[in-house]
Amino acid sequence: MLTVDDARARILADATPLGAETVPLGLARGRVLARDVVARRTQPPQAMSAMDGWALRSVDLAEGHRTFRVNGEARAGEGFGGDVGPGEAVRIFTGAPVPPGADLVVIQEDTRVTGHHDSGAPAAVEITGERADAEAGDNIRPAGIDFQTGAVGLQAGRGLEARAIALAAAMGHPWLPVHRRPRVAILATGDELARPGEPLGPDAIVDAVSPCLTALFADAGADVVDLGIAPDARDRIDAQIAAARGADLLVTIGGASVGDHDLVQAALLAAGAEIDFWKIAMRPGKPLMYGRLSGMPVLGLPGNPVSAYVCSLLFALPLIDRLSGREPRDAASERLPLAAPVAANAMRQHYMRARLLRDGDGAETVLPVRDQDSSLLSALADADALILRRPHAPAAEPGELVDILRLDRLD
Ligand SMILES: Nc1nc2c(c(=O)[nH]1)N[C@H]1C(S)=C(S)[C@@H](COP(=O)(O)OP(=O)(O)OC[C@H]3O[C@@H](n4cnc5c(N)ncnc54)[C@H](O)[C@@H]3O)O[C@H]1N2
Ligand code: MOO
Repeated sequence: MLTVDDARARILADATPLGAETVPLGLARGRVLARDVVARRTQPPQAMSAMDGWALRSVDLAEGHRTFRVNGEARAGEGFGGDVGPGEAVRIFTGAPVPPGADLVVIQEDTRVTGHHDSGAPAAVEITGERADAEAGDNIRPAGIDFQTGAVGLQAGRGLEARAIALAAAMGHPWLPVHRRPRVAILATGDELARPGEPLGPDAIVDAVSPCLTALFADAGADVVDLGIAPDARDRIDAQIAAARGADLLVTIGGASVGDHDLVQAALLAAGAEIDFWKIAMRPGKPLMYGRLSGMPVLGLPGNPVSAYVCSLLFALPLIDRLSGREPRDAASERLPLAAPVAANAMRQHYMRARLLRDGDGAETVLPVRDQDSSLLSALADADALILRRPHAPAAEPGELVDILRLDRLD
């Protein structure tokens, strides 16, 4: 049987990022750039003051001048308009262009206005602070110090968080080229299934997996199309598979195993799908199936809810990442000591549901839940982590280190 790693590699091998579309900045959060973002402008466009104070010439200070004639004002959005000459100062505010001639801003806390015009505007200013260390450039942001026209600010493949959006905006881009969001169709199968809240017969259970996958996939950036529940009848499954056309990924739930009513694979084959693999060395999740239908990847998940969930974490989410233009997430593991013994593992890589315990010193240990049945949603909801047991791993005692995956980092 195929290993988990090989299955992941096969699924990702022929998946490529979807094409580009243009979205306004306000909708760009979480998307992935399809092309580099190049600055359309220089920032700051000219030298700007970083402080409120007085713009003057450093050479005057070096020559011992302490009192300056005030010849105007520069504010953010409106420069002074003239030059600063010897013995002159311009009142300046944070974000204002530094007038030509001035090469230094003295902060206002180090000064005192010593004379006023009739209008009340300052006429003279004295430097009161110790300015021995004043240097040309003090409190001035040079033109282009942030970025210059033509600079690549953000590279293709970059995920767009708030700070990347800020840079793109500052570079003069009201909209951005991003990879299209994957359209993911979900199809549940099974005569026994009903929607949450629907009246249930004695043989029925609620389709808990579709809402679970919808949440997982939407959070990963997919546009989810829920195709509903197909009963275990070929014509109905055929019809719903046909309805998936146009999606970028079809995920089926259930009907993947070997029972007489497990019809999904036959329906896919009849629709022209090529099955790449079926069944992998994994627990839960053995009957996982992967193939392509007219170029669209198809993941056939086992119906047991825990199996469908774990398979989604390990295979569907990385595939959605790749289609979205993102680096496929890897289930990075860490090692923690066991809080209870675990038995030797058989040939399937086992993802055991487990709880993280914290002792008085804050040290963590990991406790496998008692019943690892893949139908148990309450145990899954209680779990904080999966213990990763490699094929044929020997039994392990409390205190021994095991690999774990934290669920809050995955889902
Ligand atoms: N003889 C064998 N029987 C089974 C094998 C096997 O190798 N030989 N594999 C077992 C394993 S492992 C799994 S996992 C399941 C997978 O079965 P299917 O994918 O065919 O799924 P179903 O039979 O349709 O359902 C299994 C189970 O899950 C419930 N289910 C299905 N869909 C949903 C849903 N959307 N929400 C909630 N629960 C769902 C369904 O009622 C069944 O109880 O097969 C084993 N059998
Ligand atoms: O693989 Mo099944 O998913 O063990 O329950």
